[in-house]
Order: sequence, then C-alpha cells, then structure tokens
Amino acid sequence: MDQLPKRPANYVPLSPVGFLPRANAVYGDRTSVIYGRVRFTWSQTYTRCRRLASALLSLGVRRGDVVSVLAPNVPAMYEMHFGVPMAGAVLNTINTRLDAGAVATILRHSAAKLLFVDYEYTRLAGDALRILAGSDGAVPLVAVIDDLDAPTGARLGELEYEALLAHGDPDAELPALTDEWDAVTLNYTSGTTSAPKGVVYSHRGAYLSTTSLLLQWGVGTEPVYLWTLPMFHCNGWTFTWGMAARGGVNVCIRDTRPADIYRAIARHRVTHMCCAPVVFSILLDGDAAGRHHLEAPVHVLTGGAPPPAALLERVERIGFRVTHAYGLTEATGPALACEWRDQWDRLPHPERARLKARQGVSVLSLADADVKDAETMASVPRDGKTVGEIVLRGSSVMKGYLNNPKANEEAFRGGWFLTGDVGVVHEDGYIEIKDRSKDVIISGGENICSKEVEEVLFRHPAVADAAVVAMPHPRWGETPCAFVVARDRDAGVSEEDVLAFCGKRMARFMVPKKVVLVDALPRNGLGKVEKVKLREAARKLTPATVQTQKPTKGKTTTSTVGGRRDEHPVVAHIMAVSRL
Ligand SMILES: Nc1ncnc2c1ncn2[C@@H]1O[C@H](COP(=O)(O)OP(=O)(O)OP(=O)(O)O)[C@@H](O)[C@H]1O
Repeated sequence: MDQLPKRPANYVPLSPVGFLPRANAVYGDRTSVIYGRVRFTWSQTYTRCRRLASALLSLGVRRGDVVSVLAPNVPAMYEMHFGVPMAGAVLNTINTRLDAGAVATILRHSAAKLLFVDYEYTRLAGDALRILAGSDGAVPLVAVIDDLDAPTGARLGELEYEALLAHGDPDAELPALTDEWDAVTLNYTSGTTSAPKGVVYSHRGAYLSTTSLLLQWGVGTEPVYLWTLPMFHCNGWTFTWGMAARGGVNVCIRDTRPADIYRAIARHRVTHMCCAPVVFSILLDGDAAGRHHLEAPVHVLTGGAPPPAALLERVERIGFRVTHAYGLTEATGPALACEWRDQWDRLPHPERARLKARQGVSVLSLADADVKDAETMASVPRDGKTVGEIVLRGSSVMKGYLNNPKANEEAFRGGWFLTGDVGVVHEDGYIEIKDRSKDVIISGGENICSKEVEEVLFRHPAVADAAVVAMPHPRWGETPCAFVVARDRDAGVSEEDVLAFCGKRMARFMVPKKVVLVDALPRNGLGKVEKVKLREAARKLTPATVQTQKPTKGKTTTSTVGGRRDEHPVVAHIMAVSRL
C-alpha cells in the first residue's frame, strides 16, 4: 500500500479559494452578491476576482506578500477573499474601528505591500499612513474603494479599485497553489486582553474550517446570508468562502442599524446571519416598537462573547433561531459549537436558553478540545464544576503568530493550543466557558467567574446590560464590582435592588460589593466589553472609600438610571473612559 504515490489526480492542496471556480461552474448564473442596487452572479464574481488577481500581479504583488484592506462589508471586501490569494498573496483585513495608531502598527508589523481603503475610511487611512511615514515603516501602495452603488469620486493616491479591475486580465495565468500550508490570510486579534497579535491562517486550515462550519451550522445550498458580522473578523468566521461553497447570496450592508438589518431580511428573504451577542440587543431594540416581524425564521450563529441566557431567550421569541459557538481568532473563528439535541426542544424556554448558553463541543476540523489544569495538563473531571483552561488541537488552529516567537511559545504547549479561557466540562461533554483567565476575580482565596455573576444580573428584569470586574478590597484582596445598564432609562433601577436580587441567587462571597449604574458599557469594535477600562474605574472604587447608600423614607438616594448619573464622580469617570 505504501507504494501508492500522491498524484496530481488524487492529491490537490486544500484551499477555500477553490470554492470560487466551482461556484462559477456550478452556480454561474445565480446571484452571488447584492449591495444596494448592485447585483452580481457567481460568474461575474469569479471574473472580477480573476481580474483583481491579475491586476495585483501587474502591480508587483508576489507570493507571500501582504495585501491589507480597511473596508466594511462591501463587494470589494468580499472579492478580496478570493482575488488576493489567487495572486499568491496574503489578505490582511483590518478592523475599521481601530484608531490611526493601531492601523499604522498593523501595517508596519505586517509589512503590507498594498492597502485598499474604502472611501469612508480615507481619513483614518491617511492618518495611519502619515504615522507610518514618520516612523521607519515602509509605506504601502494605496488604492481607494469607491462606493459601487453611488460613486463619490473619493481618492487617496492614484489607484482605484474598479479601475484596477478594468485593467486586470480575467484570462491571465495565475500562480498555482503548491503548498496548502501557505498563508492565506493574516488577522489581528481584537486586543481585548493584550496588544493585538497577527494570526496567520493556512489555505488548508481555512478550507477545513470553512467546510466544518458549514456542516456544524447545517447550511444547505442556496442560503441567503446577511453580512452583519464584519468580514474583517476572522474572515467573517470563514463564511466569506463558505457562501461560495454553497452557492449562497451575500447580502452586503454598510451599516448594521436595526432598520438596515430588518429591511434587508424582509427584502432579500435572508435565511442566515452571524453576529456577536451585542447585536441581539440592537435587534431587540429595533423590535421594541413591534414594527418588525420575521416572515420566516432567520438562523443566527452567535459568538465572540458570552451570550447571556436571558438574551438568547428573548431573541428566539421574536423568530431568530440561534446557534451558539465559541471561538477565537487563533482558531479560525468558531472552535466549539453548542450542538443542539432534539430532546431539548421539549424543555421550557428558560431551560433551553440555559443549555444553549453553553459553548458546546468541538467543531469537526478540530481533532480535540478539552479543559485542563494549566499546571499539570491533566483533564478536569466532567462535573460541570472543576475549572481549568480550555485547550484545542486540530487543523483549524492557526499556523502561529506572525513574528512573535514569545507569544507562540506561550500559546502552544504539550501538543495543545491554550486559549487563555477558563471553563468546565459538563457530564454530557459540553464545555462551558466561565471566564477569560485574566477576568477571574480572586476573593479571599475563592475564584469567582465574572460570567456567573453577569448571568444573574441579566435575569433582573430592569437590567439591559451588565459586566462584572474585580475591585480591590482591603480584606478580601478583590471583590466583584458590577457595572449595570438599565433597560428603561426613565423607570430607574437602584443599587440596593440589584444587590438584593443577587443576594437571593448566589453565594454571599459572589455578590458584588458595588453596583455602578452607567449609560453604556465601554465596548471595542467587535462589541466586546473592555474590562480593562472597567477594572481601571473599579480600582478607584474600593468599598472602604465608597459606602453603599441606603434608601431614605422609601425613596432611594442611590444614582438611578433616570437621574443625572454623571454627577457621581465614579460614573463620570466611567463615562469618560467609555468615550476613549
Ligand atoms: N461564545 C463565547 N462565549 C464566551 N466568550 C467567547 C465566546 N466566543 C468568544 N469568546 C471570547 O472571545 C475571545 C476571542 O476573541 P478574539 O479572538 O476576537 O480576540 P481577543 O481574545 O478578544 O483579543 P486578545 O487576544 O488580543 O485579547 C475568546 O478567547 C473568548 O474569551
């Protein structure tokens, strides 16, 4: 048997880029992309991507060069997921919500050769390029992407995307992929816990992740996919390539305001979308007036942050069918999915939501996922109680961090990739994340997972949003401090009320020693709560200096949501940091 060699007929490097020529051959006349009044078929998308690859080659882009893009979910952004690797280059999608300094850092670190900039981001890009020029970083060539539906004429340098495509030759010979381990994309982590790191995906890893996620989510042929998740986030959790594999329709929208989302769902009969849990609040807000009705269920894959069970329950009640996944940039997006069991359908809504809020089991492209004691690397028992670090192993794990041997050394250990997340394994084998290891609160020697306290806060009927962080405590070292956003600004909610609610539902040591009412939680570009900022605010709030205020004659004197909360010095500080 060993004498049977690999041949070109039976051994072809795996690459998600190959889904595009297949889509051209199989779904050629079907709609591929919709953006405003613009529509393309799969044949047109294929031709446009070939033109892009040929134009890049004529600009001198070569195998392994980095091509960066700063753009929202527009057709050009979609096409780059194929056109850039078709030229042998590596696509680097940059988070559009970063500031100029962070964009410059990414351009310098990745040594980008070319930068595509959507017309709305020319100012941000211009500032970043000036920073780069003022340092020792090589400045990339720049090409602007104008609005395809309503061109504005905006320019930043000489090059423009549509003009480049017009010059590209769709019949030009393109370099063949010879090694599936070649890099396909470079994505920077969100920087929630430390400086962003450059994560490199291989063609092989991206191919396997794409196919496994389509299976995991049960995506059949002809899905209509609404781009609410930024494509810059782990390449849209691989569904950029996945839609080509399924001959789906990519509905691209620039903004994700509730009206835009509901309009697109109704107009294009959307069947699927992905989003961070924070978008659920947007969807529920949009539905507050009861104006939006889903004519058919929309399947939503959510992840990126813990979705509180109460939020899952509410969003499912208005017609969204939620699949919950857990992942990270380093795992090409989703690594665990809460695979649903039919028998759970018979359970009451809150129980179903509780089960669905668990992060789940490994996706098929992983060889294994486990929770281990970080010191001994022994697996924790399946008791839903013993916490350890979530670790992963398999083909969807990144090649590694670009130019960062120290981070690679720390992340890969004993044949596993260490996620930096703390979790438990339940009896049925489902993993549940409890916290990021950096967010665990250690109070008098007890570990308190902030997510457990947050879950309770979310069950309070007057609470719309909540986050819990460590606050220094003279006796216990640290105690939980809760930051809470009220659902109804006028009705108000008091600190005492929240504390009493928690007191009845959790062990005493877990009850926050302070509740701060705020208008909004500071969130980063991907909707993740910036706990670093909250911790910084909580540090100034030790229980020794801030007394819990007591109600006077039936009227609460604590800061209420309807009141002028920014008069409270601590809240003023929070509002200041959340504006940073
Ligand atoms: N379903 C989920 N439930 C809870 N947390 C989640 C879920 N999905 C993702 N996360 C959190 O998001 C993290 C991955 O986020 P991402 O890769 O975007 O960058 P980041 O980890 O926030 O940034 P950095 O590593 O630079 O701090 C996971 O490690 C986990 O903490």
